[in-house]
Amino acid sequence: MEECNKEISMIQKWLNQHNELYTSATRHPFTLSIRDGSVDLSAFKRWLGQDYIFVRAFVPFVASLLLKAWKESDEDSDIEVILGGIAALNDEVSWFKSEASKWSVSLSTTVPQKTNLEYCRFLESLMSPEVDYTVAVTAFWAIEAVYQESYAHCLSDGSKTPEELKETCQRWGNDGFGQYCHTLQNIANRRLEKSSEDIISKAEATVIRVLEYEVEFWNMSRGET
Ligand SMILES: Cc1ncc(CN)c(N)n1
Repeated sequence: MEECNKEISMIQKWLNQHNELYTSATRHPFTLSIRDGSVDLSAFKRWLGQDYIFVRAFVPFVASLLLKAWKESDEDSDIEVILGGIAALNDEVSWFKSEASKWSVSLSTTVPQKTNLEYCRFLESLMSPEVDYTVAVTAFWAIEAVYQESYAHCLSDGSKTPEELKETCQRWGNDGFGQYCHTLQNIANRRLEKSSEDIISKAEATVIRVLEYEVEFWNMSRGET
């Protein structure tokens, strides 16, 4: 069997090793409640307001990644993939504004919660020129992949996602976004294959931190922090 001869990629290895944490991020009680239709709409609104703040900080992170790719990447096509990500984020910011108005969430008065501020600060630390492109692009993949997996699950067979939340799930759960995450994973794996032990262990620690932040981010929807 051909599959058996294939070497396991670095990211797949990490996903196996940190499966419990990855599952906590991608099968969180908040997104599972969307999937089974029991979601508390005030939790959804809290998530919406906080995520808008996060996305505004995510844009400069991706812009800094574009700069790293331009300086450090061995593949021209990486720039196009990241640029596509920035274009999608432009759309995402507009979507948040219209979605917030649909749900009567006031974005201008939403106060960022502690977890959100910490996650945004972590993103800012990754923007430093000292952070290697490989580490940053691997973090980018992890951040996008959590949303893709989480929201695709809300649309998969057997889901009872309320009609009014399907558009949100489609935004990250659609096949095109899935393909995009797959491309990011390939870029990260390609870079990791050529990296030193030091970069590989920094990238792994960064992925773990991203997954922990993503779990804490979903936790904010409970409104306890
Ligand atoms: C917290 C978080 N993580 C990831 C994504 C997907 N861009 C997001 N919008 N928000």
